[in-house]
Amino acid sequence: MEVRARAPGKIILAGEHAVVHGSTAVAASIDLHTYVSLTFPTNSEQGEALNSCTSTDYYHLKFLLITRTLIGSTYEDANLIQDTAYIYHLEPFLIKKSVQPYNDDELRLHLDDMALTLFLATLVEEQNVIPEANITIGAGVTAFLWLYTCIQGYKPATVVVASELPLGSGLGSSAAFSVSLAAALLALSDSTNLDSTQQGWLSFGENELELVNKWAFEGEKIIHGKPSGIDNTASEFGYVSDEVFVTGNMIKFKSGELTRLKSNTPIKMLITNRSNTNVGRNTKALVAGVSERTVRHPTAMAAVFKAVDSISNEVATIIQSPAHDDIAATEKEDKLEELMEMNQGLLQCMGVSHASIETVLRTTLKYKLASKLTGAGGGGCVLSLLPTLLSRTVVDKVIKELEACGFQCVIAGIGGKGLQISFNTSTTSS
Ligand SMILES: Nc1ncnc2c1ncn2[C@@H]1O[C@H](COP(=O)(O)OP(=O)(O)O)[C@@H](O)[C@H]1O
Ligand SMILES: C[C@@](O)(CCOP(=O)(O)O)CC(=O)O
Ligand SMILES: [Mg+2]
Repeated sequence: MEVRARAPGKIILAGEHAVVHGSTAVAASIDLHTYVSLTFPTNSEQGEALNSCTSTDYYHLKFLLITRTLIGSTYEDANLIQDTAYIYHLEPFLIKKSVQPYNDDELRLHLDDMALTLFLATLVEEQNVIPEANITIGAGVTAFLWLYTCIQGYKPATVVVASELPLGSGLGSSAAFSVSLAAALLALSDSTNLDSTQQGWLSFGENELELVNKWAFEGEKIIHGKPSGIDNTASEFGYVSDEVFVTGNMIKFKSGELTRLKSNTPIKMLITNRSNTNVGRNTKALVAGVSERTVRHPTAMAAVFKAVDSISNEVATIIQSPAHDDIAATEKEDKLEELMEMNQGLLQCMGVSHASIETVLRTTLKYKLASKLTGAGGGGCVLSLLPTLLSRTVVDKVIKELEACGFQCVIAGIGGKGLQISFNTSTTSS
């Protein structure tokens, strides 16, 4: 039996970083996904897998991480590039048998289990499976092992992860990774009750979504240190609908509380990223940097966070307000543009902008486009609002200029479906 899960990345329209300190933020899923395939071997294959392990002191997990770092590629492309440098074969990955699995019957959350996290992080380091050039992936592998062992114990399995999202660029790859992993692992556990005979991509019910969200948040904690929970929530709670194409759904998030927003007009965003993603930037360090600044300047930073809270609330109100004609739509967009610029100024105050982000801001401003960083910043992605009446020629020109400076651009569909799952009953582990 194979289960596949897919979870989208996200953009934050307003409120990143401040949301970690209790301010409101507004986010939406995007149509770039992380996919996880989980297959348990049959009983006889399982025996073989354990016997093939060179040391009897170890369990044997086999997994393959396929990570596509180019914006705009598809899962099918990822399947085609199995021999490229973006793939990590972690096979076999060994876990000491002396480590006891958690009680399978009670799928309780093992919050703050630092001992297990530290043990797994050391294991990842000892086994030397992470290429030097991509050391930050170690946190993802540790989160994977943590979720796997807490939910499924130490059974042998084949896990393949593929992602259309660039890693460490502000589009929530860590959350999409944690959400899709948690979903696949829980789907084949006793704690969910899903009909595995159904064909195609299925959505989870609200209770299951909540359970997945709790586990995914724990995965995010291992990767991020102090996440707000907005990324895993945006990745999961897309619009649940039978319609084929759904867009425009966003979330407002404050102190763990989710409010769903329904946008009345489509919002188009250009997402710009550095081509050499994955280099020298991670959310954990940037979030820690803002916390340190907050300790040094508590009063000033409290004022910054309060201002961001007001901006996010205004963004949420505007998104939901009706726009019956072009004039009303333009007025809405003008206000959104101004709020994005104000939010960017406050992100600069928090110290999370970057020279490459400033270059994008300057370039898009030449074309009168308002932009702000999205996600943790520090060299990650920039969002530019594309007004409804903006001509395609202008969009093409700005993209061409950004690409000439070494950036990659994509116009992603925002606010579509969240987490989904599909079963393949004919498959066993290969
Ligand atoms: N497909 C994946 N395979 C392995 N690790 C992943 C994957 N996706 C995300 N990660 C983990 O998440 C980290 C990136 O997360 P983060 O710094 O929060 O940036 P973002 O969430 O914006 O992409 C990676 O360095 C890695 O540890
Ligand atoms: C900076 C923050 O607000 C968003 C981080 O997003 P990303 O990991 O850069 O995609 C952190 C958080 O809310 O957990
Ligand atoms: Mg992240």
